[in-house]
Amino acid sequence: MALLLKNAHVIDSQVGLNETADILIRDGKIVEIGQGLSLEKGVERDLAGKIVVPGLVDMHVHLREPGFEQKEDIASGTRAAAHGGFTAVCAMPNTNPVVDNAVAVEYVKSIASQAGKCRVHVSGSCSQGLKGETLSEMGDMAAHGAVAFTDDGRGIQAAGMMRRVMDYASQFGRVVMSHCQDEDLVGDGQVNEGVASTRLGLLGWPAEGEELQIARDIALCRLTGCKLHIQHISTARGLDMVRAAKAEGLPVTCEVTPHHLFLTEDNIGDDYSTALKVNPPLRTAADAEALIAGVIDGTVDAIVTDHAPHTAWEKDREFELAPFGMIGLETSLGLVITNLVATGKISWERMTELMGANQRAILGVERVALEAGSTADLTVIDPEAAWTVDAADFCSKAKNSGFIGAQLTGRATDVYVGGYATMEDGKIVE
Ligand SMILES: NC(=O)N[C@@H](CC(=O)O)C(=O)O
Ligand SMILES: [Zn+2]
Ligand SMILES: [Zn+2]
Repeated sequence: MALLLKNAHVIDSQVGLNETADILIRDGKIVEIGQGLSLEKGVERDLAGKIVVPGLVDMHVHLREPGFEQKEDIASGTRAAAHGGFTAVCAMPNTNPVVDNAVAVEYVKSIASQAGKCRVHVSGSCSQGLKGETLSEMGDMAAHGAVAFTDDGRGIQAAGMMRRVMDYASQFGRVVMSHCQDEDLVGDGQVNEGVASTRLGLLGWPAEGEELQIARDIALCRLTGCKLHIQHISTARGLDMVRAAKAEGLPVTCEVTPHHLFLTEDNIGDDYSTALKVNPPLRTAADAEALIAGVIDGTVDAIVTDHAPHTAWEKDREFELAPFGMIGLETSLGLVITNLVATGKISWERMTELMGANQRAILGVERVALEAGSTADLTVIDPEAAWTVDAADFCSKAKNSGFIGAQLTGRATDVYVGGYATMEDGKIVE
């Protein structure tokens, strides 16, 4: 199958591209990028006015299958991913059963290959059942394609256990992705400790509950040499620690979510909206500002959604009883374009790094670039499209977004995975 994308504005910092060009694709690969290309037989599309970038990646997504299909499943979660412009996601292992062995890895891979609308990289847990006690079958999972290890949803409480996790993962060259949360300190914390917890009369989830584990894990990175990735970083001081670790030359990376960048504890109002209950909690405006500064100066490696779908009935409860998490796949790109690119805070090139190239490098998966020979995973963006976030438009089963009603400019219109369209003109291809 041959496909010719004409007159696109191609942007990819990996190969120094930022110009109008045509892209010729054959058998799932980019054959040529250049001016005035033509095609004898095949499909031709005119993308004048659109931007084409290497396919976007979201390395922190909860697809909920197996076990929590009432919230999301691999079919619906990957449709949401394609709808948001992503060509690949990394699935978190906090399913039921937990992905802590090779059979579970193979299960997710096989459902994804049948039902998936994007690539699904699988992460395995660090500990059996996410209990933080016994190592998971990391070697077996790595052999079956697990790209990373994480106990996401929980912090690993014992430093000695975390050390063993990192010693072990490094033998397989895999990154350990850390959800930093000291349970003894955080307890039943609901919202950021300080002004928000006082104003709302809810138990506080202190910044230190996250920062203690960031500090500890950086120390363990120094001790073990294992690649460390800090998940959903949310505080200014936590980010400073990552900045210092990088300056020291340690193999430490980190990610932020759109909700920690563009929402703060001040957004939780008198309605106690449970859509804004996330883990780690929304922090202060100063923290959000520091995270944006980190996105700009390169301390932040990746923007991920931590897409955490929950049913309406689970979220429609008292704040203390509702589960933590918000969805994000279908709003992330629009939020980033509107708040960071259109405002001139970051370039389009930097966006492609934060939402693509850097994430592939952290996960150690195949590079995708706008160059001949690369796999044709591409995201097509209409930078001018003005739209309002409406839950009725979501492909996700869940509606627990903190951005309903937001007015955004810019969204993905078409997505190609291995040269095949998974979304065309904003519609999922069946
Ligand atoms: N982030 C969340 O608030 N929730 C996540 C767990 C996690 O990412 O820690 C979930 O699985 O629902
Ligand atoms: Zn987490
Ligand atoms: Zn998560």
